Amino acid sequence: MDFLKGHGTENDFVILPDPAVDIDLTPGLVAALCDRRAGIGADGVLRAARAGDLLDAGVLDALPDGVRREDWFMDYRNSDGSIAEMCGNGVRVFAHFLAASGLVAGETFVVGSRAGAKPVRVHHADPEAADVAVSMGVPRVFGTSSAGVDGRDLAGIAVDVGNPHIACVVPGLTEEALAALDVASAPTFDHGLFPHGTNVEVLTPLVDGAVHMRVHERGSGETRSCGTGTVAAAVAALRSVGRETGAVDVHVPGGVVTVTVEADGAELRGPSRIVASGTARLSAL
Ligand SMILES: N[C@@H](CCC[C@H](N)C(=O)O)C(=O)O
Repeated sequence: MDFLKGHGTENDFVILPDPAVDIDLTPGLVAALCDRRAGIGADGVLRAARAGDLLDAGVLDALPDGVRREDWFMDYRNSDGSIAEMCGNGVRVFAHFLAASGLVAGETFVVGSRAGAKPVRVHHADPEAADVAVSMGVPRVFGTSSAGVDGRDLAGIAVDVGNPHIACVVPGLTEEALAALDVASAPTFDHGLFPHGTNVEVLTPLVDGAVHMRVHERGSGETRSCGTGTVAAAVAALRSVGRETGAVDVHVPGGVVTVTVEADGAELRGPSRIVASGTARLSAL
């Protein structure tokens, strides 16, 4: 099985080009591919096929909002094999893959996701590196809540970015104190508000248009970046200073992305790298 390996600010993915939808992408296969010792290693898998072909193969029940049959569709899976509605860094890396492989023409096109059509602009792409912006839609704040992280109860806002998040701005938290927190252990959260689980972001207060963030992702554990999480974090950071819109540089352990929140939607922009391609030996996984 052919694969590529890429990352967006070190949120890393196995990319599986599967235009004929031949791969039986079971949770077990996804987990085996993502295993960092016995597999290729990644936070998630991005299967690439056209939306119409995934529909015909029964992978999708229906075409999500705005997605056309001919659109390339990011069939995203977390490293534990679970399916998530959306992955912001995944879309950036997926768009890089499409552009670098010549599967799309032009710098603007749509990537299909379970959370709907995501317009992208590829500002630059060569086979190894790209700079990609994704229109993420309007983040929906649906409550206030708290998350238990490293023995602390952190207040946050619940944000739907296609997938669920609780983004916690911690007053007085320094970059150093954030780095020392245990974000790897599974955080606690309100299962009533988040019946399907949630991603949890912890961030420093907004200073000079920037925050520092760490994340524990549903289905993947702590990762070095989460694109949808950075959007939720930017919304929380702006709200914490009484604003609804603005641009925020979100520093994550794997780099920095820029999130611009406007009344009509948020944009996520940042780098992508494709670092390898090869053949996975399924019988050895
Ligand atoms: N890393 C992603 C988010 C992936 C999905 C998430 N773990 C979930 O289950 O919702 C991103 O860049 O947004």
